[in-house]
Amino acid sequence: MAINIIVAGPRGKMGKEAIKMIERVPDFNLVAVIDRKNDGKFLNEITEESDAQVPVYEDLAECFQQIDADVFIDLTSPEPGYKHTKLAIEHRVRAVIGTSGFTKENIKELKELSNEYNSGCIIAPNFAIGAVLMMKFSQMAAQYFPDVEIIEMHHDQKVDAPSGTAVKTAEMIQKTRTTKAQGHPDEREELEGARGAELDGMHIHSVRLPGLVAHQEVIFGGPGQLLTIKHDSMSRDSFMDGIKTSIYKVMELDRLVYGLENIL
Ligand SMILES: NC(=O)C1=CN([C@@H]2O[C@H](COP(=O)(O)OP(=O)(O)OC[C@H]3O[C@@H](n4cnc5c(N)ncnc54)[C@H](OP(=O)(O)O)[C@@H]3O)[C@@H](O)[C@H]2O)C=CC1
Ligand SMILES: O=C(O)C1=N[C@H](C(=O)O)C[C@H](O)C1
Repeated sequence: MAINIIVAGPRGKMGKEAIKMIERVPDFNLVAVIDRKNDGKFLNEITEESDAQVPVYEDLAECFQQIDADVFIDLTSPEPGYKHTKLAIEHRVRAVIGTSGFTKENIKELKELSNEYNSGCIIAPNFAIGAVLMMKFSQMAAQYFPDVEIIEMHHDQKVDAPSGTAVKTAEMIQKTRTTKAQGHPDEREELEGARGAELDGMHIHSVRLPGLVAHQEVIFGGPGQLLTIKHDSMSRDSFMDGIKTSIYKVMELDRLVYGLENIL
């Protein structure tokens, strides 16, 4: 089964890894890449990681007109990622989206669009199986521990905060946790932002430092005890099996799925 694939973000940290993975899998065939700076060139001219003579397009709509693709993968940043996802759905090219920073409204709109076009799409805030388990375990723990704070830690080149994983974790926890306002009722911030972001009373803290890759701790507190559920991505290899699985899985889908946990 040959699957023709387009990747957006081929010079990025994730894009480079994804292209190496695609080149290793016999079923996968990279047919074009989308890059905002190198329209008209070939992949081997814009990155040393690949010697493939694959065409580079700036405009995804133009690329869809000229290239026959089964799957589109986006690993860029929130704004282009959202536009690309819409375009892929409208062109009925199945989409695997790793780009984070989409809002709840973005996801809702894309879900509606994919229903309208019967076009398969997987949006996964985190493709690492360990991270998916961290989220599932946190969802289980929240039934018993409604007091929870999330600390996510990433490299300092990340543009969105909190991370897509942290938001997804909080959303999954919301499904089992009894809503409560945490901390002291009279709590106040002496420095703005000291208590982090808030989702349904849960606090999310974002750390950005060179040396980090992608890490998250979910800390639950109860009388006399703490439970910490932690995941570390030490390298971007950790995401590749999830992208590979999603490429195969999206070929069977005609709707949008948000979260890798829903296809494993
Ligand atoms: N779901 C998951 O498991 C994971 C998701 N991510 C997410 O993936 C995304 C990419 O991460 P990462 O590789 O670390 O980021 P990088 O900044 O390293 O790469 C992003 C790339 O996208 C390119 N880009 C920006 N705008 C466009 C555009 N309009 N068209 C084409 N390319 C564009 C950038 O180009 P330029 O150099 O010109 O800026 C850059 O090369 C992020 O949203 C991140 O959060 C990351 C890891 C895992
Ligand atoms: O930007 C990153 O690096 C990552 N982004 C994703 C997110 O926002 O959760 C996934 C992973 O944490 C790495």
